[in-house]
Amino acid sequence: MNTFIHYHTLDLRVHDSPSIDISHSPNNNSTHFLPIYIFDSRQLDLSNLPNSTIKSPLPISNKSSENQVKETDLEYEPKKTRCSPLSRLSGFHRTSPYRLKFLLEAVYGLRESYRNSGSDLLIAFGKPEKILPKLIEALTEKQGKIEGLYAQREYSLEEISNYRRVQNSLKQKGSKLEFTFNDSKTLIPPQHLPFKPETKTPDVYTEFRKKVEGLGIGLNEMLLPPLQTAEIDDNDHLKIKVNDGELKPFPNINLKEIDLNEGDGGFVLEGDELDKIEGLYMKLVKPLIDNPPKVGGWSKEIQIENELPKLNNRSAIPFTGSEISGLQRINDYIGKEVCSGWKGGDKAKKYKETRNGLLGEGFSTKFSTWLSLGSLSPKTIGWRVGQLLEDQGRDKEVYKNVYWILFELLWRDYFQYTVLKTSLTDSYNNKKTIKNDEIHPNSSLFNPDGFSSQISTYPQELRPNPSDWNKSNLNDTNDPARRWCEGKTGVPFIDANMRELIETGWMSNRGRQNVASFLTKDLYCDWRIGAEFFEMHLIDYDTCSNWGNWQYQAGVGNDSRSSRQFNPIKQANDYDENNEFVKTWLPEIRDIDEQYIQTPWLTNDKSKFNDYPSEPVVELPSWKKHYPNQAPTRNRYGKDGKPKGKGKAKGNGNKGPKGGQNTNNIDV
Ligand SMILES: Cc1cc2nc3c(=O)[nH]c(=O)nc-3n(C[C@H](O)[C@H](O)[C@H](O)COP(=O)(O)OP(=O)(O)OC[C@H]3O[C@@H](n4cnc5c(N)ncnc54)[C@H](O)[C@@H]3O)c2cc1C
Repeated sequence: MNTFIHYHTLDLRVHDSPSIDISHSPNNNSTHFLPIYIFDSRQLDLSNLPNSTIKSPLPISNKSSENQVKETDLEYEPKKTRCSPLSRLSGFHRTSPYRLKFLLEAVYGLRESYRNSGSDLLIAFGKPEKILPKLIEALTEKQGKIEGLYAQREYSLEEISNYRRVQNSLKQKGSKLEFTFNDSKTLIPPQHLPFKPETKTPDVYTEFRKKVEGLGIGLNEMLLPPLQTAEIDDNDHLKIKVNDGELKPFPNINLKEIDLNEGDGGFVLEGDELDKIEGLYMKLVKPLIDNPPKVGGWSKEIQIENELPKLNNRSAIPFTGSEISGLQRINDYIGKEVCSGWKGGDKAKKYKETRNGLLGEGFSTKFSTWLSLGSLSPKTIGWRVGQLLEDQGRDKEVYKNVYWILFELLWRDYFQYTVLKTSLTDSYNNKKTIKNDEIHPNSSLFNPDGFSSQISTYPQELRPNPSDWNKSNLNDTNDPARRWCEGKTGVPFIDANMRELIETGWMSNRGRQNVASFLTKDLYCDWRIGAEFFEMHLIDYDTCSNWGNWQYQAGVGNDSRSSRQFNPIKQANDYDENNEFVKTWLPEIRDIDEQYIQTPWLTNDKSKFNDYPSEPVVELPSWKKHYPNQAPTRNRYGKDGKPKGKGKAKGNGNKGPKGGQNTNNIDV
């Protein structure tokens, strides 16, 4: 037996799979293919699973107090390391019940694809550095060989550290086996970039984009075809496709004979109850339900029943997590070639015009939800976009709209490569090292002053000073940051977005920009509270995109020109012209006088406020010119966010509660 192991991390798919491709190429000597996924106890509370000896990081648990975290247990001490199911600064859960559901759907979907193809997915729980070496040891014991240990290359520290821990542990056990990484995380793989991303990723996105787009003669050079390793069959099942037609068999291993449970090491999925997604979900969600976050709570739809939680019927993401659902979304949004021509794609053809929308599933692609877990590969999306563009010939309008999807996917690549460039540097000591077994606490991705601290060209006077920020006390129900989290700032456009996040695990890009600006520039709070809150809830949470975008909005990213301050009243006027979005998510103020829905504190009649705050947590002078009955400002901006006329938005000298963060904030 010669086993090819693929360790699935954030690549929960079988289509466009380099490992399936390589392991089934004619010169590969493997006889068996073993795909494995590990639920990591650093990310999820696994204490409620049968067989688990893992301690709960949560203060109250359904398990006995012996099984709870002790102060001395550094690994779970949330303040010192990100390697915990609780966040470092605010102690938020790192995963919400919705995110958990989406993850489980992706993992079980992956297993189904393997099973449809005559194989299986090994699902284990615990610490990868304990589980993988044990497994490898067991596989080699009876003169078996390991052809290779494969995984997707990641760019964020926690993921890199995970691989390093496994590698170290293998070394300690005397194994010479090393990871082979594939570069399928990004649309443009690192080797195809015209610069070394680890040192030369430009500090400004536009420069990055221009360099990437200048790769060659347009799309053909930029968009490479995905690997044809799976296809959807006539019964809507995803099946693996390999050269000679047969997927190499799953190795014959008796998991019961392998003691994965070394210390609090790990264990595998056993028993009918856990074999079903609902069974595992109930076990994993219980600690979350028993310990709802003190700030904001969980969606009202989340209850423990013997089924997965229903999605809110107002949700912009009526989707399930899983590769097949992602692939179907591509078919729906971008369309595909069929014998009679191109089928579908109407949404993509309007993408640039609609992408700033707030309600419904069609205004933007929603691909981020599947991209975050690797259930869709960016290459697959890019390739399909290229095909649609080719099909549409020279139609300029279509080109402008459809091409913009690539423009946005390049933003995603940009954040991955920026993190690669900056995060491996200890921003305080400027050493290009991180310890092998933990996240470097000084990684600038998680530091208050962010990437800006590492960029020599970032003007000193624009650098934020974290010591000036307002201190937050999230235990105080009146604390501005807490009111922000809970959607109770009294500014409806902000609150509606935050309620949508809690209720569905989703928020539009327009919403994310606005609420981030509000927390950091209007309330002048530490941006990391927002980043951690998003991490807890967003079902499309991606370390690089989330923390990178938060830095960008907070003005601590690497681009000193990014210090824009969104004016929530103006934004509401521009993007929620009919107040539909606010009325959807804030039913309590639905009945107040229509003209005051975005500025309820201005109405004299407070009788229809229900529990909604009668005064906003902050009111900035720059908002006033956008109040009702002021000179008309509605729709001065087009749906693409650009001014309709020639004039640009002018700086308004907003100072914010503490005198303003940057001197050049622009009001948008
Ligand atoms: C404060 C803040 C936090 C964010 N956190 C995340 C996050 O955790 N995960 C995440 O995927 N995106 C994040 N974004 C980026 C962006 O909001 C989402 O990618 C986008 O809203 C996802 O919706 P969509 O797939 O319909 O996007 P579309 O508009 O359809 O865009 C297509 C794809 O391009 C990529 N993309 C678009 N905008 C961005 C961007 N600004 N940065 C990086 N990639 C982008 C996404 O992969 C997206 O799926 C964040 C943005 C902000 C302002």
